[in-house]
Amino acid sequence: MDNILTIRDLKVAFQVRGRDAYALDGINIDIPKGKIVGIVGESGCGKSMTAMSIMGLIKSPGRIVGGSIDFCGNELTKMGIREYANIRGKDISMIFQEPMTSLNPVVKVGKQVMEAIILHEHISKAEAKQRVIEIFNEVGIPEAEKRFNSYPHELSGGLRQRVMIGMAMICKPKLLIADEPTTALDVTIEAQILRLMKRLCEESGTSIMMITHNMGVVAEICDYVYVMYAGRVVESAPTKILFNETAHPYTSGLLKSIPTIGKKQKRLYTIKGNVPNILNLPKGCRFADRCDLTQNICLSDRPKDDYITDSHMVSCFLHKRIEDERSCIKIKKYS
Ligand SMILES: Nc1ncnc2c1ncn2[C@@H]1O[C@H](COP(=O)(O)OP(=O)(O)OP(=O)(O)O)[C@@H](O)[C@H]1O
Repeated sequence: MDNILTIRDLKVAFQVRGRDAYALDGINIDIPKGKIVGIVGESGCGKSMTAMSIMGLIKSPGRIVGGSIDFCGNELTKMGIREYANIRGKDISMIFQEPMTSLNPVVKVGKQVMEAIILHEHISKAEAKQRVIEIFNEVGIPEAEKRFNSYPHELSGGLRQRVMIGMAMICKPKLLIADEPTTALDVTIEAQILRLMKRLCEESGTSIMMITHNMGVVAEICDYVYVMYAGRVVESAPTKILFNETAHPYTSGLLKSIPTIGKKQKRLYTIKGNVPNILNLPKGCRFADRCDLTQNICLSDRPKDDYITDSHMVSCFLHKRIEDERSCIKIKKYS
């Protein structure tokens, strides 16, 4: 399958007290053309750092210290500021959790979207305005012409997020990075926005990198999922396989933690403890002290990436042990 984005062995480090602390420690991610790829994990696992690396927006003292990010044949880690400015907002765009932080509160929303398109396409103001009204209609903003002249605070949270999606999609990007785009919205609006994103992706062939801590969102719209933990990808697979043939105890924990749907959302399970600080990572498996299935080897050695199938990767000793036990049983059975 054609990948629009290929990340290999990407490392991002912060210089803290004279030594490098790794926020990303050798991650591999593929985003196929026209597909929605979920990046999941708790707070502090490195999801935003991954997005910022792709956008070329890692802030000092953080820096990319290894690996590659190939975007349609362009190596992003080596790209200059000018080249990046041409790609950002046009071929790769991003939407954030809280649109109020991305929208200018004193500029009409229509004008802000217009400015985004004029920056990348040499078209007249009249043409740009027409395109903005078209995209507002496409993303389901009622009375698009009237809303063109609204200020951000005059719109509901759901409408503001639709404006942001319109702004991100107006140049028909090849890749849309969505960082927790529905977290600030209520459940009904969340479902509408997710459906909208899926439809736009299907219609325009845009790939989406959906960053979320919510496995429910993943189940709803993602084709593939990468589960991140403490700066590493610990499991990746097509969504159905990840849900039905879960191989990593951390993924199981996330799946068990999905809150029940309804007004009184209940969390039936919580993974004990917290994500370790990147300054103080455990020697062995980074999840070992939170895992219910920890073995001695998990405390001393780092698990490697194992491929159960071409598209299902897991980084866990337990899986290896289960596989070995399975092959022993098979050997006994047939000998
Ligand atoms: N300026 C910094 N100095 C040192 N460490 C940092 C800095 N910024 C981020 N980190 C660390 O990098 C790691 C990854 O952070 P990141 O923001 O990518 O996590 P995340 O999974 O996106 O979390 P969230 O869901 O809360 O946004 C965290 O351990 C964080 O503490």
